[in-house]
Amino acid sequence: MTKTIEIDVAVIGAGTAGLAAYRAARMNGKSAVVIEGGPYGTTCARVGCMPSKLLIAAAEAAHELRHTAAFGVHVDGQIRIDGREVMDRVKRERDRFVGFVVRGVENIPAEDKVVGYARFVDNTTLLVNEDITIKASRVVIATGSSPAVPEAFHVFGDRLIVNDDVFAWDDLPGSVAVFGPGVIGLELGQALSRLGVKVRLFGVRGGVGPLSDPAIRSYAKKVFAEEFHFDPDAKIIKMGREGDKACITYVNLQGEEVTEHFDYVLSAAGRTPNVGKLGLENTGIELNARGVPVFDAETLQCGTSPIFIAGDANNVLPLLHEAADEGKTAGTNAALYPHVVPGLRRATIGVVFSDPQIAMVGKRFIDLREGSFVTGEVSFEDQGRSRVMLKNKGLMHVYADADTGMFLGAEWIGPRAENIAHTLAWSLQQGLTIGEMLDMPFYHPVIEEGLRTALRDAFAKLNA
Ligand SMILES: Cc1cc2nc3c(=O)[nH]c(=O)nc-3n(C[C@H](O)[C@H](O)[C@H](O)COP(=O)(O)OP(=O)(O)OC[C@H]3O[C@@H](n4cnc5c(N)ncnc54)[C@H](O)[C@@H]3O)c2cc1C
Ligand SMILES: NC(=O)c1ccc[n+]([C@@H]2O[C@H](COP(=O)([O-])OP(=O)(O)OC[C@H]3O[C@@H](n4cnc5c(N)ncnc54)[C@H](O)[C@@H]3O)[C@@H](O)[C@H]2O)c1
Repeated sequence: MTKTIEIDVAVIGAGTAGLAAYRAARMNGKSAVVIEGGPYGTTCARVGCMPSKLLIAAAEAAHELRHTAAFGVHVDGQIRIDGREVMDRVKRERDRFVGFVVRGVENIPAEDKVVGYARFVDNTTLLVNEDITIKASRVVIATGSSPAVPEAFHVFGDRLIVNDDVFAWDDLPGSVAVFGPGVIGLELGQALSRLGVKVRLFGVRGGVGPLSDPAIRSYAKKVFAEEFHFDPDAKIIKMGREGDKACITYVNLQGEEVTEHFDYVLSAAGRTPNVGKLGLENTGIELNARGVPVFDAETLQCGTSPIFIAGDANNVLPLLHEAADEGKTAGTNAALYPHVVPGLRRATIGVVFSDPQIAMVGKRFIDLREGSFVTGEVSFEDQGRSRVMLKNKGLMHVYADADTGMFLGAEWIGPRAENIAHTLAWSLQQGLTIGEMLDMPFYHPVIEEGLRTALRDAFAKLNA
């Protein structure tokens, strides 16, 4: 039997963006439903931000234990990593975080929740699971993204996995080949290696995380390659399956051809927005070359239509806090439609939870026009506090507008980058110049004194 629901706002996807959109629509006095096809709990809590950071925390504990001798502190006896206990904590704590989200969903009235996969019949009509028709005067697309798995990797059969599968493990495997030295590959690859898993990390075209500054990228490549097999420009000769193992022949960093067997191959080669099966061809909205709706970055409206798109689905800034902000903007504008307003856009910030951490704030090097900016630099190798703590690996570039002295952005790898990134993002959002940033306090001895060195270098170049 088919059912029809008439509603002001329909939100597709109960992830971070979708839940924020639903709440914003309700707050603005509209009736709304949120449609979810998969499990409740959000990508971030179930298979993203939180379980990955839990795995990294275990890896950091193991790494710290192995590196105490330089301080004269010796761990006598064996360091034993119990893979089952590691995964048990990852999953237990992950389930706790998921539980918070699920409880939030339980508080949404039953009549506002629709279970099933939605697709467009036209701009304002959705069909869910072929048996529920939703007539909504406005729609928010908040369908998230999924791992993009290159076709060639399917030769590995059931040895091929994505991030979701890692967080379902009961025990750590013996070996994993990771394809993709982006954010996910770096975080998970390094963590698994530190937990005693044999890891080989292969990339294409030399990319390292999100870095676009060639000097920082090559420093980062050197640092990671010192720790485990890390080749962002790998030469893979053969990929296949032998028995229950994946088999890969590649050229190692010494130029030798080697063949190795792996328990798993983790594809971390990027993510694709979940828009392909939405029936967008039935709407009047314009799509870009990748099939993603063309939308206004400030209002999240698709053209002049009553359709809005938020979070990973729009493929611009696939990060948790951006999904939450965008969801709120999209839900608010769906409620206000046709009188849409710009939503909050914060200074851009990105952090990779590798060790050393990688961070990006504001404009990326690749987005800057040659001759229009100066670069301030600091190496963390001789930076006081970093050396004290033996965390003295890192290189930072800060960019400043050559005419106005305004801080534009930064890319770096180094200790406690997650904290420094916030200082820089807040400075950027306040529109500070390099001189104004140098007028701020720097305690002694802290890692931020390294940032001050980079800012002073930029200041000197601005005034040369
Ligand atoms: C391993 C990993 C680590 C990460 N770490 C971080 C981090 O440390 N920090 C950070 O900021 N970000 C991190 N991210 C990114 C972050 O998780 C995402 O940016 C964020 O979760 C996106 O939220 P969303 O609401 O857009 O999508 P989601 O939370 O994925 O929600 C989309 C929902 O839509 C549903 N859906 C899809 N299609 C339909 C349909 N047709 N009908 C009904 N429902 C549908 C899906 O089932 C899903 O529940 C990480 C991501 C991964 C994968
Ligand atoms: N700490 C965080 O905030 C965090 C953590 C994880 C994920 N995320 C989000 O998730 C998004 C997706 O992460 P991701 O790591 O999947 O994507 P990504 O775009 O960061 O990295 C993909 C990498 O795979 C490489 N690649 C592509 N095809 C390949 C192939 N055939 N063989 C080998 N390498 C190949 C690319 O060159 C790139 O280096 C990120 O952009 C980020 O926004 C954020």
